[in-house]
Amino acid sequence: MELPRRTDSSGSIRIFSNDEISRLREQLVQEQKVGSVEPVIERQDQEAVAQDDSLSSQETTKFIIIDDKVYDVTEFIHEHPGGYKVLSTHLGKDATDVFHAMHPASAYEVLANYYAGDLAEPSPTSTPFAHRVRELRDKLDSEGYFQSSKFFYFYKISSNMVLLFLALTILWLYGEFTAGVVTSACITGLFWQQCGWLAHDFGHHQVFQERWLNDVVIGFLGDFCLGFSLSWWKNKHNTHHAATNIHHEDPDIDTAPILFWSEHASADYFADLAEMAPKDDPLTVFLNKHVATRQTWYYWPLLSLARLSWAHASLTYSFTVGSLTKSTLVNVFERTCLLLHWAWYIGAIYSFVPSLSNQILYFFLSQAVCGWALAIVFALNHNGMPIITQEKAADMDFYEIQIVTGRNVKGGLLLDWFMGGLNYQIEHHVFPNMPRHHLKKVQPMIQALAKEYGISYHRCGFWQGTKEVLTTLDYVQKVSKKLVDRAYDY
Ligand code: HEM
Repeated sequence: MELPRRTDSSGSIRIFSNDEISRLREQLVQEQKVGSVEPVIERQDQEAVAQDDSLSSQETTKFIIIDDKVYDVTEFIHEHPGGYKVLSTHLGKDATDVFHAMHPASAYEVLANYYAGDLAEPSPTSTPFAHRVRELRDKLDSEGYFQSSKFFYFYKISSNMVLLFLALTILWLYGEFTAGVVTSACITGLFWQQCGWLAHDFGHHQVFQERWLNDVVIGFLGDFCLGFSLSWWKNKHNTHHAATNIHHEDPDIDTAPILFWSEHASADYFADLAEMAPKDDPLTVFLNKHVATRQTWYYWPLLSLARLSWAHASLTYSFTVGSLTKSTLVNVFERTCLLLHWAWYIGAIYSFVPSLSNQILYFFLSQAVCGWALAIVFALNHNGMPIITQEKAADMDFYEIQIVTGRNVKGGLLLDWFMGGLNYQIEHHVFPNMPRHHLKKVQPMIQALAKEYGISYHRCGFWQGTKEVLTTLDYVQKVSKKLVDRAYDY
């Protein structure tokens, strides 16, 4: 799509030289290093910026590049309907493909308001490979690959609701027997997991063109049925998509000190330990020496707590931060759906399960099954795949990052169901708003393109993928152990 341009009063278009882009970028890097919320601008830079009224002179210029045009988002970033966090992953960078991947046509009109000028030279991350993926995207779009089958989603939602009906009926009829409680808890856990995958598709606007319609369905499936906040999820998950497996940027791998997914994460955490060690209290010493260096031991039990932790984060986010769009209506809708979730869930346990021990069993087992079922899939999607430093990511195009950091999982219909279509993780990341029922057909096209350009494309079985995840945890815990030993035994 040809993006509209604005000119200044003399009718000329501002051209940004490489030096100017580097200078603006350096300011942004400095601001991020200081971690300042308030802008950091050197006096001479302020003057330089003030001379140009097409760029904001109030604070460090926050800009992004799309299709070789520069956009000043200094003020807009606080109003961005997708939230501050996701946009901040691309400040000072080329955001062409991530922008095209995540926005409907209406966003292009908004974009025009922030046009500041053109690049003097084409962006280096607009590689021949990126051009080929863009061509493929346009072709698939014209062939209807971005249109969803409403029948497919109707079938998926209704068949999933049957699971809830089954779980509650079993609890109602056999809630006094432990076997009934166990069966019902397992089905509830799987029902939630499937709600998660469905809410995910609506969250990426795969199903409807209208954002509000997708949001209403997420309110039902995500907030009411599953207990996860749509705004919390979008903020975290969209940032993960924008900066997949990028160290310091992707929230999904930012799990230290509970789990370390790379030597970078381990080094960040343990590198300063040598200076701090003498001052450490006995509990910290114990945790560092005996817990953080044994992550493979507690990995599986830990996953059972994942759902509880995300449900807690959802409530906290919704009731403190609130809706991404800052809309009061969305806030009320979301908070009501979340509270109703806990009402029906606790109400069902209380009404159908007479004994306290079985009530506790149902609660923890349903939480654990859902935690495992979600987290196993998340781990297969990206863990144990390359983690990229910010410096390296700056030289890679968006599509290349999406391909090298994702893992596709081979399998049949059961796996498709269990993984909610995320077994085509790579294709999902290249085209996040493509409905999941098209991904299987697109998979060989992306694989062939990756092969043509020598880009690593990984596809393996379920057990092989799980083994790779565990091997990575093991490798990183050995790195952690070396750093910890060095700190305490010197
Ligand atoms: C000047 C630049 C940008 C403009 C004008 C802009 C504009 C918008 C608009 C209008 C929407 C709402 C779309 C809708 O109603 O469905 C939106 C949503 C979104 N934007 Fe941007 N955007 C910009 C940059 C970015 C960048 C660089 C990223 C990613 C790195 C991003 C990620 C998102 C995401 C993930 C959403 C969806 C949020 C949701 O589903 O609730 N945006 N943006």
